[in-house]
Amino acid sequence: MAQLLKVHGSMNHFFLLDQSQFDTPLPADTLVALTKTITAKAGLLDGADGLLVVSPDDHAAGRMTVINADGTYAKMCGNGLRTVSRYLAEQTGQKEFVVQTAESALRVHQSADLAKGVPAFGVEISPVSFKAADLPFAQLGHDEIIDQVLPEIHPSFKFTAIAVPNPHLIAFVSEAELNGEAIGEIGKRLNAPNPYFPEGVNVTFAAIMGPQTIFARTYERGVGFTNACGTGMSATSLALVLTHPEVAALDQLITVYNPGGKVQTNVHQENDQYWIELIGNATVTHTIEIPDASLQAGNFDGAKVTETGEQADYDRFVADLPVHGLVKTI
Ligand SMILES: N[C@@H](CCC[C@H](N)C(=O)O)C(=O)O
Repeated sequence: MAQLLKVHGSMNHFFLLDQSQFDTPLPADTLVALTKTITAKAGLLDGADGLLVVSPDDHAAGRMTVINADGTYAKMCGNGLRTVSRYLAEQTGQKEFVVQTAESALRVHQSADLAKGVPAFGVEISPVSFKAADLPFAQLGHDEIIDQVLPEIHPSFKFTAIAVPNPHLIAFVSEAELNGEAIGEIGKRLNAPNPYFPEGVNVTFAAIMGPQTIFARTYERGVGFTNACGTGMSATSLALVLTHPEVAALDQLITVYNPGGKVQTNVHQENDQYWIELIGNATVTHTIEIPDASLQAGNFDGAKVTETGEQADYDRFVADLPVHGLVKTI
């Protein structure tokens, strides 16, 4: 039997699979087939937003590979990295270490619990780029997009485009617009074949709730609406610092509420490079035993699921948040 975990960061749900439990790691096509099967709404435990694959690495505590629900690979996942950090911390006994991701080795550390039974980790989000080639985007008349109206995308919203290194398009909007049609319409359009973001883009709308406080909602590339996007909230925090200096600054905690809960971010600049610290929950909701043969066949036949009980603590934490319910949890 093999083990799989169901985990979440701000209710951005994933399955986590450790390749080191197999004599021969599962090949890429099996992982993609498995991801599509188990993350579908009719899949295992009502599905998830993606699969986090943990593998051994010679220079880090482990390596994280992210597969979106539609089977595409993502360069990074902030909420996922927190849960992988917790997993590796429990495996290795370390509280502070480095995790290898698709483009870079990122620093992570255990943080104080957010509430009773709600463990938390802080993770580095980097590298940051505004360059058209790094997102990529085209045919929008700009080499970088920072606080720009883009008539090709929307007549009035001002957008900022940031790769961290996965691509994000961000607009600060009113609270009413968080629940409006525009975010889904733009998200769907830019993640279907289109001339502007040929590889798709994660679209985040955020409302400014007060000093250093925002509410963010994301339509994710390769997934659709999610309860939260860690890299999206990190990129949005950087956009906030750059475009709204009256409410946020470098090296100060920013509170980011989202449909699934709350995280904190801290935007830093070192040697002309930005990086963001993302701090939030790393919750394990279920452990799952699956016959090896099912995993090899890309399905979950014969899966035995055990609840950990952590979700009840997380639900209590969320119920106490002051802006819980501004956008419905999925
Ligand atoms: N939910 C993630 C981001 C996952 C990847 C994204 N869908 C992409 O393709 O870039 C996060 O927490 O950062």
